[in-house]
Amino acid sequence: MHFTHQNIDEATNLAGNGPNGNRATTKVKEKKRKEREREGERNQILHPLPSMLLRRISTTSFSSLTSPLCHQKRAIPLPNPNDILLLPPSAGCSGLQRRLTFRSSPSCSRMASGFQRTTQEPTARRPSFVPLPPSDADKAELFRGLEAALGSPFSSDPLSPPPNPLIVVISGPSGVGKDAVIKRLREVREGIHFVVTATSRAKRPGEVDGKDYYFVTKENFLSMINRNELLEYALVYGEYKGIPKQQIRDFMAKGFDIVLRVDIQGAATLRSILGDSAVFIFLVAESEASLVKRLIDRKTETSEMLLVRIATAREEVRHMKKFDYVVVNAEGKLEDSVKLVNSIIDAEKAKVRQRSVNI
Ligand SMILES: Nc1ncnc2c1ncn2[C@@H]1O[C@H](COP(=O)(O)OP(=O)(O)OP(=O)(O)O)[C@@H](O)[C@H]1O
Repeated sequence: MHFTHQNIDEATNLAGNGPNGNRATTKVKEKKRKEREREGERNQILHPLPSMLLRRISTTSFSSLTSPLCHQKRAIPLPNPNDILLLPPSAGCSGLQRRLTFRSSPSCSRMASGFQRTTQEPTARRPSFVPLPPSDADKAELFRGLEAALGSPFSSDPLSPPPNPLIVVISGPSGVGKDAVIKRLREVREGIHFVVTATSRAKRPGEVDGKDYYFVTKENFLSMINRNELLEYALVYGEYKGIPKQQIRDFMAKGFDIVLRVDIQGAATLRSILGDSAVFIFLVAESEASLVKRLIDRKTETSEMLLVRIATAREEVRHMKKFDYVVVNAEGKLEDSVKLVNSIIDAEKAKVRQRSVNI
């Protein structure tokens, strides 16, 4: 028996008057409830809620051009990409949801009409169709067609923000090749500023004041400390060495990456000041024997000085694990070491979560 609202009511009345009145009433109510449920399901299929419609359009707006429009079980015919219908910005929704809807198939027109109900688009401002150029069209034409379809021009602005300027701390035992690596790095890489360290030690042959170091007297160095002008300083083998703060600030403000060259003690102090905001690279020789030969070949230290440096180097190698990277500067392989340092800086610049320094 097919129930209508009228005969349900009649049956309900009859049952209420008959001998099995209560049971009959329950049966009729149950049928009525099921009928309402079925009715509800049909409405759900035919008239998706506006919020569901919006979600489907937004989650499938791009893939819809090549794949089925909706992820729902009830198959909706694939719309022709040329049938993209553009709604004007005044339509009242946001972004793609406002602009993309489809015509042609019954399901698509249902979606479109659902959209119109949602946005109450006035008839006078009915949208016009903008056909997409075919994919083998002229590049410029296709570009403009895609812009028109999406409703906004394609921006040439960078999609990722520019990387932050870095502070790169290069450290390692005496004689390992810190100066040699940095000198070559400055030749092969642009946009880096090597901080000229202030030192109280005497100039070595070939060194230039203001280029290799700022050579200052011990008295001048002590007054720099008093004026809090140094990021870090230390007394190394009886001589002061320190990093002028202002120089770092000035060059970072211009977008330069900063390279600092410090001994192991200096690196430990900088780590406590800068934490993870800077990159710490430990330069090491391939072996202790190789390091000793390199120091002897340099001919800049007396035997006693060599002894102290080599004994210190033994201790310093243990600090390697506190660094972010280790670069082996092997005998005759200076170029490889420089390449690796260069790659480390490149990788740091490509990080999603950039280091950010504040000094
Ligand atoms: N890969 C390498 N192969 C051979 N010799 C090298 C290499 N790297 C550096 N040297 C040489 O080793 C010596 C020490 O290098 P450098 O002066 O750069 O060391 P450093 O770490 O800056 O030392 P210090 O901390 O004592 O100033 C120099 O004579 C340098 O030319």
